[in-house]
Amino acid sequence: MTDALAVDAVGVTKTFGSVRAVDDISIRVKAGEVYGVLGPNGAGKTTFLRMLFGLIRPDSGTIEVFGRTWAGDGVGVLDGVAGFIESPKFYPYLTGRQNLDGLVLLDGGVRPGLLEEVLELVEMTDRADQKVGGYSYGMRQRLGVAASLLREPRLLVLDEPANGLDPGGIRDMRALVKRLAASGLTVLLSSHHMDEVEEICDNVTIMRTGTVAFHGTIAELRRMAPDPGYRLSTSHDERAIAIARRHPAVTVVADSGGEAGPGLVVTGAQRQVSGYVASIIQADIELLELTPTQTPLEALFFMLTDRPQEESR
Ligand SMILES: Nc1ncnc2c1ncn2[C@@H]1O[C@H](COP(=O)(O)OP(=O)(O)OP(=O)(O)O)[C@@H](O)[C@H]1O
Repeated sequence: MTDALAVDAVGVTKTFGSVRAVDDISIRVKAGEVYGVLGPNGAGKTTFLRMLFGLIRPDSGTIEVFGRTWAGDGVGVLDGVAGFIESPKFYPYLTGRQNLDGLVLLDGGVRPGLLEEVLELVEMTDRADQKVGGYSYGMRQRLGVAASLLREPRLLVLDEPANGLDPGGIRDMRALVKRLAASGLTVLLSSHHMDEVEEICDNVTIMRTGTVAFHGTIAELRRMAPDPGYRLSTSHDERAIAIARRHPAVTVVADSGGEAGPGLVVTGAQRQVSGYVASIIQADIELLELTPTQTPLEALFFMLTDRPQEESR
């Protein structure tokens, strides 16, 4: 990783009518890092990325990409930049390979062997000769990344690459981003789920209605995060609550439970919660359920963005 900046956005603002979609945002992405722009729906992530790609112009502020600006370099800003906003588009009646061949033709050719390399990298070699119409959403997303990689970018921009994917697809996308980062590529991606980015991003900006709610590393976020929470159900919840008095580092409250039925919500550091659960078992109370409710980082994300927790999935 070098100290050069891949993206240096300073004081960027964009208003649509009365909506301030992006409000004085500054984002610095170092060359070689994976950077996440996080936020709930409508926070302004896509608007920011569209400005980066020059699809819309900021009302104020500047965006430099590898030291180039739209004002000074025009479309040359995008040299070495590739990616997609929202979902990548392909001809469904053509195969994956034919779609990529078409893009290669439009770009005036690529170096020999690159097409096979990118298919291999996104793990689509085996499916490349099947029609895109029959692809899963995750396969289309991966083909979209392959299409972007044909440009041999230095910066890859992915707008919600894991959106709409099932857990397996999210895992594949995470692994792909890790492979790309390991090859030295700078990746700027957006997401509205903390768990999609916490393993792969070096730095994140969390947005809330156009403004920055947090800038920093995942490690800094972890330090700010609250204790983890668990849902607990026992054969005798009242006695379990009474036992909690002997464990002041653990908070236990009754939970009407909604669909899950009545139970308890336990919050505390993992070691303290383990001690509390051990006391319950020693008191011959049966443990019926113990499940994590949300990770500490997810809880923090909800706090920072004021997002109702029931929207979590
Ligand atoms: N072209 C437009 N015209 C009017 N309002 C817009 C336009 N584009 C975005 N907005 C508004 O700007 C705000 C930010 O939208 P944006 O799409 O950037 O959010 P987002 O964080 O990408 O959300 P999502 O995760 O849903 O894509 C929203 O209130 C949206 O309705």
